Amino acid sequence: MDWTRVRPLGNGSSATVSLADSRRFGGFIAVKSVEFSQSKILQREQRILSTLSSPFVVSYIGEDVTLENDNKLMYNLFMEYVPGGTLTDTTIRHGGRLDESLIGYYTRQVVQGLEYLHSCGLVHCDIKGRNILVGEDGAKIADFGCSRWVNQPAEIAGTPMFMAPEVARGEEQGFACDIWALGCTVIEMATGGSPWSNVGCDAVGALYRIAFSGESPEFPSFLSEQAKDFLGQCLKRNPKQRWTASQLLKHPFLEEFNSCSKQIKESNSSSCSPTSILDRGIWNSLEESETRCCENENSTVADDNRIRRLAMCSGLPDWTSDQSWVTIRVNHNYDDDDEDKVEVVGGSGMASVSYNIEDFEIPAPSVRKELVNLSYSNVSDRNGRDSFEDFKNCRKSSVDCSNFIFVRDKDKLLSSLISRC
Ligand SMILES: Nc1ncnc2c1ncn2[C@@H]1O[C@H](COP(=O)(O)OP(=O)(O)OP(=O)(O)O)[C@@H](O)[C@H]1O
Repeated sequence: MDWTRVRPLGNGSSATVSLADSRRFGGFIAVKSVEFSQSKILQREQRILSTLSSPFVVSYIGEDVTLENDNKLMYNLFMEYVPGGTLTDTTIRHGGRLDESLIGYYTRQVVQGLEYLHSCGLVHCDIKGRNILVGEDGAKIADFGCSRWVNQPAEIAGTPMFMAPEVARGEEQGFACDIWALGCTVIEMATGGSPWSNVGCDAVGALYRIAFSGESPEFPSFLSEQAKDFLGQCLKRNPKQRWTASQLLKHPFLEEFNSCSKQIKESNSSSCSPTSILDRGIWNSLEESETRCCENENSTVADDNRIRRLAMCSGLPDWTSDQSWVTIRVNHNYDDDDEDKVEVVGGSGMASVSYNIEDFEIPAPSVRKELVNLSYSNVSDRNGRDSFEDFKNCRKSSVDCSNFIFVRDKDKLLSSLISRC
């Protein structure tokens, strides 16, 4: 092995990402690793990332397989190391809200990245602050674990709060869904919170609202009219009416920020230290979070920003934190009469188990309806309700929830699943 892990950078739902030192690649790189036996999703990401080349997309470096000290065979994906953390980290560092100039600066780069991806025929499917990395040159799109080639069939995937209505309804996931998610990400940068107000941690409730309410996320009132108009073009419920990435690049909101990008970049890079403890991400322990809050007590941010930051560090439910929740991706196996595979995807490992699927009559005949019979007691939705009951309730509407299952206690669930395998 001609590289060594230096420190963890983050745990996603599918893998662990570490900073590594590599003689072969001449310095620091980021390595995304997972046990080889569970590496199907990461290998798929490698196949996608290795075809891409853009300053607005994290660069692919290579891959290998290693036998580690604990005798585990690991699959590793090498990428360029982007030192500034994620856009969500950056927003937190700025007191939970970015200035409109900085929002415009980062948004322009994400849209340039999306224009490139879409020109390649790729839909990212999971645009959000946590999947945008911030480097010295600005924002880069990362995490292609949910991406799909637009003409190839694929399961619906992504993060519920950032899902476009047509995706939440299970209808389609084309380029326009990335534009909707971009609009949600702009709101995330402006407010430091969920694009949907008043949904708390109830992702299932949010999905119903996104799919069927006819509403779009509320635009932050303090944004300029240009920024609000930009949001309006991203957050049109009808995907056909949403602007494309190329159109958005010509929107006055982004054109204006293009001219002062350099200045913004310079002021930004001086305000965020790459050696900050925050670089380790917001999934660190609460103890560390409290340290972060204390460290910032002398900063000059306004009181309301400090309070916002404290709230995010307080251990109260944080909609952006994946710390204690994992998403289960359901892979339907239509060849088999009654058995499907459930892949449980967690930061510290993965397991899979077979379950029986039940078919229910659903009022809206056009929508595919399958409910998952989950009998584990420790599976629930984010409000603590019994998940199976909740899924049965899907019958009352026409939404297909089978891809969205939320598990409260990852470790319990994983051990329960592993004992079943
Ligand atoms: N190239 C990189 N440079 C620096 N940090 C990185 C890099 N890639 C990933 N990270 C860090 O690791 C975290 C997890 O990475 P990533 O989102 O790719 O993992 P994942 O398992 O696919 O996550 P998800 O839960 O979104 O599916 C990121 O949020 C980021 O903090």
